Amino acid sequence: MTVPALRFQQVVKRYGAASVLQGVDLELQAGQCFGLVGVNGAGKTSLIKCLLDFCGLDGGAIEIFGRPHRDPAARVPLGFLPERFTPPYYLTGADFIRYLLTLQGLRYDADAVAAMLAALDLEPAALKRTVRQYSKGMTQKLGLAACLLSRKQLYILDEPMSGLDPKARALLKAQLRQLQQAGGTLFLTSHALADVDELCDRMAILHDGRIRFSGTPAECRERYGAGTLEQAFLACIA
Ligand SMILES: Nc1ncnc2c1ncn2[C@@H]1O[C@H](COP(=O)(O)OP(=O)(O)OP(=O)(O)O)[C@@H](O)[C@H]1O
Repeated sequence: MTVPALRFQQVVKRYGAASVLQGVDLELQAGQCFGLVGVNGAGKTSLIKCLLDFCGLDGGAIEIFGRPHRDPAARVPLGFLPERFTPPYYLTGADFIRYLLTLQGLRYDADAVAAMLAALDLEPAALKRTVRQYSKGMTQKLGLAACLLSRKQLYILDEPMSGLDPKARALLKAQLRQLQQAGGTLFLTSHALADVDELCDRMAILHDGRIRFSGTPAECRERYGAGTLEQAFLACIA
């Protein structure tokens, strides 16, 4: 049997008295695009923070390609785009990308950067401007570009479509499909269920601290007798 890219086993997370994750089980196979959905405050970002060891677990275990998530080496194959992405405002776009690539021991390849910016519809002139002059969508595109240029095996993307215009969303989806076709694995959260339906091989619905559904988007629609994933989601959390 191949080792899953990610395995969450009975993950429990509490903030004080509030129990946010109450025994989450999930598995993601290498090469899949997996979408995690849930209402605001369901605990999606908390699960990602646990995975990245930004916060401790109150129970359960997480493995990344078969290794315990707390082992720093286990996280080397991960690329991460946070939900509220805020690069230092005084850096130029190029400085920011260079900084992130340097941290990962990669060199700044101007051609690869230009190609990635074009793929995400971020104007090349943005590289010379400081981040304080960026719009919200431009900032998101910069974060996505820096993340996707890191050439990782597994990308953890917390609401990657956030703030993107329709053209950029379509371009990003094409980019993510390309990454997957090249053997990459994707774990993303999204409130845009049509995007999840279109993009993801598998998905899970997190509600009241537990996984209420896990399977393919088609299975989700079928399980709840719904025409759209949105209707299925509403039926699932009712
Ligand atoms: N550091 C923290 N301290 C206390 N409570 C927290 C903390 N971080 C998150 N929470 C709480 O945990 C719950 C889950 O939050 P989380 O950000 O994981 O949800 P989410 O599913 O990502 O939400 P959204 O879709 O709005 O981004 C919320 O009730 C939130 O208030």
